[in-house]
Amino acid sequence: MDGTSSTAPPAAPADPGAGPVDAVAATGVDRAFGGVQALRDASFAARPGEIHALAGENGAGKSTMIKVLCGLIRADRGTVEILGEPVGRLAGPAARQALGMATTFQELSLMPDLSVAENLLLQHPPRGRFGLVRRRQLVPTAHLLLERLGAEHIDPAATTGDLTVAQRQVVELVRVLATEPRVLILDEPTAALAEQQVAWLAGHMRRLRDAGCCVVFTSHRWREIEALADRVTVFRNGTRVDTRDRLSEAEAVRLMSGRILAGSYPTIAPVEQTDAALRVDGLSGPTLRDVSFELRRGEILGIGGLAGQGQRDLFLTLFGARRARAGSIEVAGRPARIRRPADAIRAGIGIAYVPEDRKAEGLLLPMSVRDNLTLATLERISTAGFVRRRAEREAVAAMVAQLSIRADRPATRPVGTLSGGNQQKVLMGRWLLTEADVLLLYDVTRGVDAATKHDLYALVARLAAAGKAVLLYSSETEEIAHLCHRVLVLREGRITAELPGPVGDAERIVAAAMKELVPHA
Ligand SMILES: Nc1ncnc2c1ncn2[C@@H]1O[C@H](COP(=O)(O)OP(=O)(O)OP(=O)(O)O)[C@@H](O)[C@H]1O
Repeated sequence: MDGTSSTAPPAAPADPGAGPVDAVAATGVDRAFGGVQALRDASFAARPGEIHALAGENGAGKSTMIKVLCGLIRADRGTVEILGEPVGRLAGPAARQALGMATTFQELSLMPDLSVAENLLLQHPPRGRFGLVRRRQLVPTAHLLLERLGAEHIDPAATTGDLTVAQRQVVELVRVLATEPRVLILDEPTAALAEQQVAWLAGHMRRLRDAGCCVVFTSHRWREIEALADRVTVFRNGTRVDTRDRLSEAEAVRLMSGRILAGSYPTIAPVEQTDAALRVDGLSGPTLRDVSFELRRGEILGIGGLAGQGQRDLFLTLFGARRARAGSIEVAGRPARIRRPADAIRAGIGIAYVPEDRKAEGLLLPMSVRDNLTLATLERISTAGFVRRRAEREAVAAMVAQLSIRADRPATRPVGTLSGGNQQKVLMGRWLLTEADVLLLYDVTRGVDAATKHDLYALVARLAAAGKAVLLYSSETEEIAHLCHRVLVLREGRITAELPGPVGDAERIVAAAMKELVPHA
């Protein structure tokens, strides 16, 4: 869509179908989960030598289509062909992998207790004579692999569970890229990545495409689709709406949701209140160095910078999930001792943290949407230890409506059966229900569709206008540039610049992040 579409083979029909040129083709696929019809007469086709984006709202059926294509789940009806082979002959994922198909899913598949090297080489470990695995070769072999694919900054000896979500995603990607696939399918590969890592992945996707590989990916970031995709297929309500080689964002949103959005970002009301909701003085920790700032009521303060400069630690420390080595925190003018999350949530302090990793840090997947939403507010909706069901029902219904969470029967529906973006919204809803005064929003629009992002931006602006203090980090720097009254740039754990907002142009934040260290005023 950036003019590179000429590299995709021309002359094929625009509609999916069983054309011989297709590398993957699904036709007339139905798939239900219990009472939920995830796919309905859905078709999708992509060719060798093209990058094909699969776009759609949260819950539109993209992941389900990908799982059908790669053999992880079976279609109730319909046909699938991979590289010209009818899928009947390629029962499970292994047979498709043998043909050269590689897939990453939204759920990371790495084993957290194993090292990066073990995860990378699990399937094909280096072997010596007699076929014995050469354990001592694991780390050097993995290092070479990481280096070859431009990810040498990741330590192959590290325990995978100790890596950040972004680093784990890079390892997951290295694992599939290393197979030099003929069909590469990536379900939201960039949701966890920062800008530099996205550029790294884009390079690999283009390289594979140019070598004739069929690359399919999903994303909720239109900029990426525009820059990378030769064609886009839009899904809505479990079925294909259209396939195009050119599509504007506004048109895409209309096709995906039936909505016409007026501008992407809301206007931010000026900060009128002067009292500090949060004052941080000299905070230091393993990755933080002498961080001091004030966050006022009604203010949205952005934390910008390149990936991994201490942003996550700052949020976790303020929430009590990481210990600070030095420094102090004041909430509403009073010193606050926050040693664990329970201290942060306590009445009188009221700090809520909405994390990026909804699975590891947030949701209890087998529990219902209702119970996940009310987990942090049980006290407020209980009397003498009994949950007041009516109050609970009302609070849940209001939050489901406010965030457009797509979940029928929230009281019984396990949150793990919602689409990824809807899970993220449940997590956001949980903390909004606490009515905390200070909101630590860490990459909250990750994996959320365009129309809902728009709603979340408006919600954040409304919360601030109502006097909440918001600290905001996003792996999409553009969000920080447009949504914040002020932006602090972190570099190597230190605040190195302060930009008045809205900054508008994300490049200015990136430029400030790359500049030499300057003393913070
Ligand atoms: N295992 C499951 N059990 C029950 N329902 C499911 C299951 N997997 C998916 N669904 C439902 O199927 C529908 C389609 O989900 P899917 O994950 O394919 O959407 P998606 O387009 O990938 O969304 P997102 O952008 O949020 O990842 C959703 O309503 C979802 O709740």
